[in-house]
Amino acid sequence: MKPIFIDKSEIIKRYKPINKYTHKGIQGHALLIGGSYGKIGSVCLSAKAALKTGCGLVTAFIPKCGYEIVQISVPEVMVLTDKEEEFISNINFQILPQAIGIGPGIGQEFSTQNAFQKFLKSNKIPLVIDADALNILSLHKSWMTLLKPKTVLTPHPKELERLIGKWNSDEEKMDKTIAFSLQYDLIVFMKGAPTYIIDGHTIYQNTTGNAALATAGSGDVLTGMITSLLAQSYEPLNAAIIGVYLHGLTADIALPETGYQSFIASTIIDTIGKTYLSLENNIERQELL
Ligand SMILES: NC(=O)C1=CN([C@@H]2O[C@H](COP(=O)(O)OP(=O)(O)OC[C@H]3O[C@@H](n4cnc5c(N)ncnc54)[C@H](OP(=O)(O)O)[C@@H]3O)[C@@H](O)[C@H]2O)[C@@H](O)CC1
Ligand SMILES: Nc1ncnc2c1ncn2[C@@H]1O[C@H](COP(=O)(O)OP(=O)(O)O)[C@@H](O)[C@H]1O
Ligand SMILES: [Mg+2]
Repeated sequence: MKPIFIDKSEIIKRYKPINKYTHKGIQGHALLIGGSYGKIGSVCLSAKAALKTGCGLVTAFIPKCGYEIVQISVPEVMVLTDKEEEFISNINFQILPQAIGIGPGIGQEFSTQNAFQKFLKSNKIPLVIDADALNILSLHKSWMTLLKPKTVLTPHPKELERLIGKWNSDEEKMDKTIAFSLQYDLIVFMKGAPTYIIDGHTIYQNTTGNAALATAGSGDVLTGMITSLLAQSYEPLNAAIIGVYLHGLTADIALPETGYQSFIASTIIDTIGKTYLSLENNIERQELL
């Protein structure tokens, strides 16, 4: 099966420019659930990336120990805390977000596993699952049936292997991921260089990004960006496609200034603005033709 390349033209046909009369209440509310002692930074990155990708409101649900860290490092983000200090034990919120991203830094404590299962049983909100939430799913494969159709999963190669088992070739890796996506009707990433997005039999191959992205937290940022787009009413596949394209493009735009080595996950967040501007310049140029 030939992949569809995620390039400028694929993005332009999916991208919705900002409505002049929008306000934060209709611009989408994203909820990021994650973090544990020593890994609160991952949620700071996801939540800040969600804001910088354009949703109107962002809330982070974290263990108590992260309260001041998130409030001080990203004051625009609202914070809800678990009753536990160091990990999440019960996912309980009274807000109504339009999208949820779960997993960055969440760890695999036994009570976090139970909280995740309880959450999946009741959740009806569009969802992105990443990092340790994927690892928890790998420990309990029967919970996969709790996922709503078109839930977005963003594994890196090791997380993917935990979900679908080992492969002996790139072709087998692709075939197994397609079978997994079809079995549960999920949108499944194969992160890497390049990143693929699998939606059943349809394969999308990203064309942006470079080795500068090989840095801690760059996946946590991607989760925040996709969750933000989902909260802004993009369909899950479109949120995944636009998210991965913009994420990669930040690295292509920033590289001449940072080089590979000094590019960090926060550089992705800092470059989202220029990335949107370059996309909009392309759209304007196309309209003039
Ligand atoms: N600041 C924070 O708070 C941060 C918090 N974080 C949080 O930490 C938690 C653990 O996440 P994690 O991804 O580091 O651990 P884990 O799932 O064991 O995978 C690591 C192993 O996977 C492999 N591997 C990875 N990529 C690969 C590739 N492209 N290509 C090939 N292999 C690849 C590689 O295996 P190896 O090659 O060594 O066998 C590597 O050793 C998670 O919740 C996350 O959100 C992080 O986001 C960092 C910033
Ligand atoms: N060499 C590379 N070229 C292009 N993209 C890369 C490269 N290395 C990593 N990436 C991208 O960086 C991100 C890393 O995600 P992940 O491993 O989940 O990071 P973390 O868990 O530390 O946040 C993925 O989107 C991946 O595609
Ligand atoms: Mg990750």
